[in-house]
Amino acid sequence: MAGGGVGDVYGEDRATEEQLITPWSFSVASGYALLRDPRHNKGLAFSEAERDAHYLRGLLPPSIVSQELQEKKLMDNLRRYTVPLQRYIAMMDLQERNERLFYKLLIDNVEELLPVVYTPTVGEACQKYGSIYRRPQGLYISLKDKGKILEVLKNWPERSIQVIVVTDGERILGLGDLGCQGMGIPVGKLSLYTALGGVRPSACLPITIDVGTNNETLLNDEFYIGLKQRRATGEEYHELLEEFMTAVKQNYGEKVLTQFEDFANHNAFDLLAKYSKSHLVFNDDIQGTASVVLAGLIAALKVIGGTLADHTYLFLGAGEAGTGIAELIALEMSKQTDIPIEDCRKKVWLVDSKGLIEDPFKPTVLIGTSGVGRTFTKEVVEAMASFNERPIIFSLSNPTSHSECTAEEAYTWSQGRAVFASGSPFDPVEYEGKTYVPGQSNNAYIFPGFGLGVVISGAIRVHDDMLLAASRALAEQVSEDNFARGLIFPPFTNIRKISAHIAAKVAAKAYDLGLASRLPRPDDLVTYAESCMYTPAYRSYR
Ligand SMILES: NC(=O)C1=CN([C@@H]2O[C@H](COP(=O)(O)OP(=O)(O)OC[C@H]3O[C@@H](n4cnc5c(N)ncnc54)[C@H](OP(=O)(O)O)[C@@H]3O)[C@@H](O)[C@H]2O)C=CC1
Ligand SMILES: CC(=O)C(=O)O
Ligand SMILES: [Mg+2]
Repeated sequence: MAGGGVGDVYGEDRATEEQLITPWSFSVASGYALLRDPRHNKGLAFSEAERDAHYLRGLLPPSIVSQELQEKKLMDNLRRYTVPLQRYIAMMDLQERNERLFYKLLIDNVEELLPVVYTPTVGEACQKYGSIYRRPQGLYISLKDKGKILEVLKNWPERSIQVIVVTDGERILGLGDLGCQGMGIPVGKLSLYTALGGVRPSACLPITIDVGTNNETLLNDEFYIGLKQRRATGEEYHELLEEFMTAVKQNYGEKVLTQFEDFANHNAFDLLAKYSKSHLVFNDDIQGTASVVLAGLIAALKVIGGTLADHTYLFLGAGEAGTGIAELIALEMSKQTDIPIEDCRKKVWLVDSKGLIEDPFKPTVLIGTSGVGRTFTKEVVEAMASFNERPIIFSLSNPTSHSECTAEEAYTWSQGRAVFASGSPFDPVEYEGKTYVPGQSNNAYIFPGFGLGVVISGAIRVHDDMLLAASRALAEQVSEDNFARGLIFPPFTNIRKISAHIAAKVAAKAYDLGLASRLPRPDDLVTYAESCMYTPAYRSYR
């Protein structure tokens, strides 16, 4: 994997021999085309010499502006928008216009821009995707492409793909079936792979598989961009997915990581079970979420004491996220104690809408993975606070409107005693003269570094021990200073350093398990991971 500074004019984006012969032609852009090529465009940052060398004279106003000044101007402009969706659209426009500047903004202003390109705003963007649609992003594979999926993959302008994020749009965040408009999610997740994990953008491929939608609003929406039919199911669905997975391996080899994202429960587990044996696959909602929540728990226990086995866990929601987390907690507990996993599972309870507080036991940890907002009512939080000095309460459902409770509710109803984290971000809360900073327990902490670790080691399969390694690596990154401020997750401002550590631990585990194909094993995996990370600074095109 090439780093951001490696290579000459077009570096790692240079066409390979294979690319030059099929099925489209690759040309080094110059002049007007260069300004319209988001991967290489630098806008007013082109120097005098570059303007001469690349036929840009007259196509730009005379001023030469640094990338830093461009960033300042764009951040000023973004902050003038008061509507989050306007900021999202502005960021997508930038990504389409000047990719390096997009990533520079995202990396340098990660805490401010994560809620724009990711949850919660990406949820609204997916709901309105048809109306705000301007230019295609990612690759669309629909039922119409049956029998031709390999050809469709070959239409994508990049050959050397390392990470695919694929959705069929049936469970977008907690917003349900958004069909083809779920594309915002793979696009957003992959922008985090690059910004947070340093996987170069040209190696990332967002894909939406359109098998129809059962969302009546979208079916009746004249601006809907997908197939206007109800979802294909059963054999028809599985045949399309099988063709897709086969084509991925055929086109990109066995070392491309395919991340399943926001599939509905009834397909997610089956797809993971089926393809984890033959492909390098990872389900972010089941496995990435599990890894981040386990990290949060390991860190929380440093604050409130006890071991994983000392606690009792109650989940509201027994789906992908809930059961994925529950199983990883039991696995880690079993490894820590040598207690058989079957017995560890007895410490973990999963319930649905049928009841919570009337249950005949007293959980110390309450985790919301229901997708339904405001289900942790005042009574629920007060009950948790009545039998725990420091109740752990995680409201993981996204976007913000679907969070089981708000940060303010968690802190005020527990008189400031809750150790709280949520899937979507909440602002700090003032309660009785003290400031409480909620953590964001979102798989975005894990998948970018996890994916980087898989890529740099050339891992050929994902193993649960790699998820545990990622959890421990993330928990280790919570500093004493973070703990002192009440944080159980480190700030996203340090995420690239954190991702390098996660990547190193994941890669190390892949090597230890004999799953890594990239040899020899680097001596210092953290340094190696850092050296592989894409950086968004402009290159000199001379
Ligand atoms: N923070 C993070 O990083 C992540 C957060 N999530 C969020 O978690 C939520 C759930 O996702 P996922 O697990 O994939 O979804 P699933 O559909 O797989 O699971 C949802 C679960 O919640 C249960 N449920 C539904 N309604 C209620 C209710 N009113 N009261 C109690 N339980 C209910 C469902 O039960 P039944 O089957 O009976 O309907 C099911 O067990 C989403 O909002 C998603 O955004 C997901 C992944 C990562
Ligand atoms: C965060 C995430 O993956 C989800 O809410 O689905
Ligand atoms: Mg998801």
